[in-house]
Amino acid sequence: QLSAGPLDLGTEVCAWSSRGPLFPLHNSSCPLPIDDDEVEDGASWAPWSYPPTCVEFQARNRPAGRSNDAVKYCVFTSVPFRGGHGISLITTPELASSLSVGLDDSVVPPAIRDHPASYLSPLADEALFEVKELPNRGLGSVAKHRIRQWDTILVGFPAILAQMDFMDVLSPEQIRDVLAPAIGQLPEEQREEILSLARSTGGGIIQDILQTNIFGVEIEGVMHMALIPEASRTNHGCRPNAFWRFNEHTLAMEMIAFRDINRGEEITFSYTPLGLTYEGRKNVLGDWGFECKCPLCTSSRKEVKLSDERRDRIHDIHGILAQEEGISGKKVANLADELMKLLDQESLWPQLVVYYEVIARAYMEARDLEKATKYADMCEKEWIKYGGREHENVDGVQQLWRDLEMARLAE
Ligand SMILES: C[S@@+](CC[C@H](N)C(=O)[O-])C[C@H]1O[C@@H](n2cnc3c(N)ncnc32)[C@H](O)[C@@H]1O
Repeated sequence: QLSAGPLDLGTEVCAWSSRGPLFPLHNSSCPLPIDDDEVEDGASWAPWSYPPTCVEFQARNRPAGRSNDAVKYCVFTSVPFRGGHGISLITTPELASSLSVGLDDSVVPPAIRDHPASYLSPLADEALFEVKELPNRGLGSVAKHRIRQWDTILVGFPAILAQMDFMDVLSPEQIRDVLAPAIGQLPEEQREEILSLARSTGGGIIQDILQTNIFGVEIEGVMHMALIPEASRTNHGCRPNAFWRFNEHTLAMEMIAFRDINRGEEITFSYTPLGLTYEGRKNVLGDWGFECKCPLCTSSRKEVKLSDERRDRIHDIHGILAQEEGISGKKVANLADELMKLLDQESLWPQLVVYYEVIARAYMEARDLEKATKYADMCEKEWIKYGGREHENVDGVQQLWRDLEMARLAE
């Protein structure tokens, strides 16, 4: 992801779609993109709090037939964003104009804005967790009360939102030139909170803080890094009890419990794809610059080996269910039972969404459409729980329903 080239932005006012990535809820057009040259010529920089600071670089990966134009990445800061916490974007003028539609706090639905886990809520002080020093893991988030499955633990918003490739395509000097105002223009409290965050890579302080703490989020299919300070004290767990989701329209990040969490228990989510074995996790986390000290990785060799065997078996069952031609209904049922037990032993319930679809398709292959329908239904319900009803993966389930309908017609 870090090596992805900059995007061709074309000439439209709303860069990403006629609606813009933060589709306007009240108005249908974005403000005109502005950069440092236009401001110098007298253009207003509203709705931003400061005139943009820009750096220019040669675009790679331009579509055939297009010249290798210079592209600008600029810093756009809004100080009043989300109750005065502030946000700095590092992006193109075109994308900033689209994103500006979501600056107003009123775009955040009341259910999220006024949730007690949101700092925008008047009840915000009653945090569900406290930040504490933990053995070998620095600071971490520990539940202050019992948290129920599907409870929202935290709602946060980015303080910095930057195109994922900016550290690759800009020179070291240019990186410094955009990071200094991106941090410096934020409200003091926010700035201090960012500067207190963990570091792990060495080198430039702000770059280190970003690399240690960012969330990778997608906005209209483009990867961005989001620094969300209030979510940055949550450590990685190989058997996590929480997950997070990001809404590109409201820029809200929600952290949600996917099982009951006891008082005093550490809250963790996975920094790696779920279900990897010890070596796989070690490689990914090595790139993050640390060795995992979660309860699973620090348990006995025997327990780690058993866990790896279960995870390998989950992987194998997936392969059989997804690929075996003419599989029998009985075999699907046996494998599905085994899979459910293994996922439970490994606390990998969030993967149910994936496996329910695989099982539904295996039952289609076995021509048991009743069971296939049951699993397709469970798959859809699970996606709604994890991603929310508006999530693209819920749309993805439609293909499964269409395939089931075709299978029914073919009977
Ligand atoms: C986003 S921060 C998490 C909060 C951090 N522990 C702190 O003190 O602010 C990521 C850093 O936390 C530490 N960390 C997170 N999960 C860990 C784990 N499972 N084992 C060891 N260290 C971990 C690593 O140093 C990592 O670079």
